[in-house]
Amino acid sequence: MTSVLQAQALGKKYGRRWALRDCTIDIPAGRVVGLVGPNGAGKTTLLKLAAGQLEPTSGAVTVLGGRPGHEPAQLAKVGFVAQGTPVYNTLTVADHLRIGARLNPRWDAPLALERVERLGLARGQQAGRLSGGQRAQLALTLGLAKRPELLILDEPVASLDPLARRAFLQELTQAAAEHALSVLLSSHLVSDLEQICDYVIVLAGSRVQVAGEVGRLLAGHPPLGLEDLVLAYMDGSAVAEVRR
Ligand SMILES: Nc1ncnc2c1ncn2[C@@H]1O[C@H](COP(=O)(O)OP(=O)(O)OP(=O)(O)O)[C@@H](O)[C@H]1O
Repeated sequence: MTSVLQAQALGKKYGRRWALRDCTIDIPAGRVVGLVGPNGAGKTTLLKLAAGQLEPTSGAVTVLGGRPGHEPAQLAKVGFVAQGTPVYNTLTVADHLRIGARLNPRWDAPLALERVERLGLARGQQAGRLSGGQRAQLALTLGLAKRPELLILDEPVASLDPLARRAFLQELTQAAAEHALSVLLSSHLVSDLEQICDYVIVLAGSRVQVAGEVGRLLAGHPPLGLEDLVLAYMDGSAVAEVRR
């Protein structure tokens, strides 16, 4: 089975403090992977390492068989929507789509146009004058229309209203099924992840507590549901209990 992301004893230190330690995971392609963990657990650090925005302090990470962020072919295959779903405030919605088309060889212009129209984002509007949720939708449109093989999203639905959140998660599932897209996303809302993820990674205290297929994890811990299982792994004191 092809791996979309392999990390071997991956670690990242900021100054003298480890933000991520001894992370060894192997994520199969074609999955929608949920990354969960408490504040400061190292989720953003792991996602930035995978996107090539940070260099490891120790160990190694391979994404789609290559070193993250190191050559144009790699960059084209991996989409990254950073935490806070950033956009360029002084550029218009249309400018964002033009830049997306210029920078991305697999750019899906019809998808981008359909999406901004459906969401009511005026093409002439400066991104800085959109609402927080609309800015997020613009950043998500760029991520989807890039048509990457792997889309990495750091808390992508944090500023969306409940309906928009559900609709976006459905779009992700659909894109994963129809376009052979692998997805790695972090969220604090396990209920959201429960809807769409078939693979989950729990980080706590800078270390991977558990990683694996949702179905297999649930089968190994009856009668716990995903939320209770994830919370138990996030709470160090409960880990011994769930592992028993
Ligand atoms: N640029 C930085 N310089 C120094 N320390 C940092 C930096 N970025 C993150 N850290 C520290 O690394 C640890 C992990 O941070 P990270 O942002 O990866 O956590 P997270 O799981 O994404 O948290 P959250 O859920 O709050 O977004 C934290 O202790 C944080 O304070």
